Amino acid sequence: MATSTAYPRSGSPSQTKRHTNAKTHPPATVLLIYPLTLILGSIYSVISPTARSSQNFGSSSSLTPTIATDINLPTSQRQHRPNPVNYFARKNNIFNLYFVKIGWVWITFAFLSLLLTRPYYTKAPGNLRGKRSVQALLRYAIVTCAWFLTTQWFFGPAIIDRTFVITGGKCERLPAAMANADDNTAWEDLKVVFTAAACKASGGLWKGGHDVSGHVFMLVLGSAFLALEVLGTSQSVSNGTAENSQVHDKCESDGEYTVVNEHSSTDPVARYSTKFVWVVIGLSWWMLFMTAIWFHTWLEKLSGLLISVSVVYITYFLPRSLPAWADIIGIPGFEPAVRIE
Ligand SMILES: CCCCCCCCCCCCCCCC(=O)SCCNC(=O)CCNC(=O)[C@H](O)C(C)(C)COP(=O)(O)O
Ligand SMILES: Nc1ncnc2c1ncn2[C@@H]1O[C@H](COP(=O)(O)O)[C@@H](OP(=O)(O)O)[C@H]1O
Repeated sequence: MATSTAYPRSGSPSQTKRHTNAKTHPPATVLLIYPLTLILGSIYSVISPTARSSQNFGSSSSLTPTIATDINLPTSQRQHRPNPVNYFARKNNIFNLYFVKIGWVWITFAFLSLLLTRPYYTKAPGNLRGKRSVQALLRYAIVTCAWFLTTQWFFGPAIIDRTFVITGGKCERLPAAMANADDNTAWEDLKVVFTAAACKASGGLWKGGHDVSGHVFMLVLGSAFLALEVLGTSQSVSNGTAENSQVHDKCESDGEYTVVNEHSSTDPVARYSTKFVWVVIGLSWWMLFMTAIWFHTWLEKLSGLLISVSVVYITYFLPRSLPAWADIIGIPGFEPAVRIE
C-alpha cells in the first residue's frame, strides 16, 4: 500500500515506485551539446578561410583575437572596416536584432505557450494542475532572475559588466564630459563608465577586461530551460506505451495514483505551441553556433557557458538528488515516488 511519497534519491530502497517519464527525462549529459557546439564553432573559425580572414582584420588587440575586437570599435573606425563576409558575422543580422537582442521575450512567450497548452498542466487531475503550474513558474522565475542579474542589473551594473571592470576593463575614449564622472555624478552618467551598453551607446570603447559572452550565456540558459521543460512535460512515452496512451498521475488529494486519459496530442493548439518552442530552441542553438564561430575569445565563451550551465544544473538536475529542493521547484515530468511499506 502506498503510504508516503518521496522523490527518489540515488541509492534509495528498491521499494520506491517512481512515476517518471523516463524516456523524456534526459540525463545531465545532454548538456554536453553546448560545449560541443562551442568547440565545433571554434574549430570552424580556425579552419574556415572566411572566418580566419575575419579574425585577421580584427586582430589589433591581443586580448580578443577574434572579430569581437571589432565590436568595441567606435563608429568612426568601424566605418573604415569592410563588412564581415558572412551574413551571420554581422551584428546587425536580422536574427541578432529581432531574436537574440530581445531573446528573453521569445523565451517567455515560448514558456507561457507550454504552460497554457500542455496536457501535463491543462489536464492534470485535481489540485495537481495548480501545483505543477506554480512550480513551473518558480523555475521560470529562477532562470529569469539569473538572466536578469547576469546580463541586465545586479544592484547596479550586471554581473557580466562587473566582471569586466573587476578584471581590468573600462570604458575608454569617452567624450570628456562623461569621463569625469565622480561620486556625486548621477547614475545615468556612471552607467556609461560601468555598463557595456551605456558605454558603447555613448561612443566609448568597452575594452581591456574579461568580457563574458552575454549571447552564449543567454542562448544556452534559454534553450536548455525550454528543452528541459518541453521534454519533461511531454506525454509521448510515459509507461512504455505510445503517444495518446494513458498517463499515470498522482492525485494529491488521496495519495493514490489515478489514471488520466489524455487525448490532447491531437489538439492543434498544443501541437503548434510545441513546434513554436522547438523553433525558439533551434534558433537559439543556431545563434549560439554563430557566436561560437564569429565572436569572442574561447575563454569568454567558456565563462558564459559555465554560468548558464550552473543555473540549469541547480534548477533541473540538483533536485533529482535533493528531495527538499525538488519539493519546492518540482522536476518537470517527474512525479514523486511512492514508498511501499
Ligand atoms: C534580490 C534579487 C532581485 C532580482 C530581481 C529580478 C527581477 C527579475 C525581473 C525580470 C523581469 C522579467 C521580464 C520578462 C519579460 C521580458 O523578457 S522583458 C525583457 C526583454 N529583454 C530582452 O529580452 C533582452 C535580451 N537581451 C540580452 O539580455 C542581451 O542583449 C544579451 C543577449 C545578453 C547580449 O548582450 P549585449 O550587451 O547586447 O551583447
Ligand atoms: N550570433 C551573433 N550574431 C550577431 N552578433 C553577435 C552574435 N553573438 C554576439 N554578437 C555581438 O557581439 C557583441 C558581444 O556579444 P555578447 O557579449 O553578448 O556575446 C554584441 O555586440 P553589440 O553589443 O555591439 O551589439 C553582439 O551583438
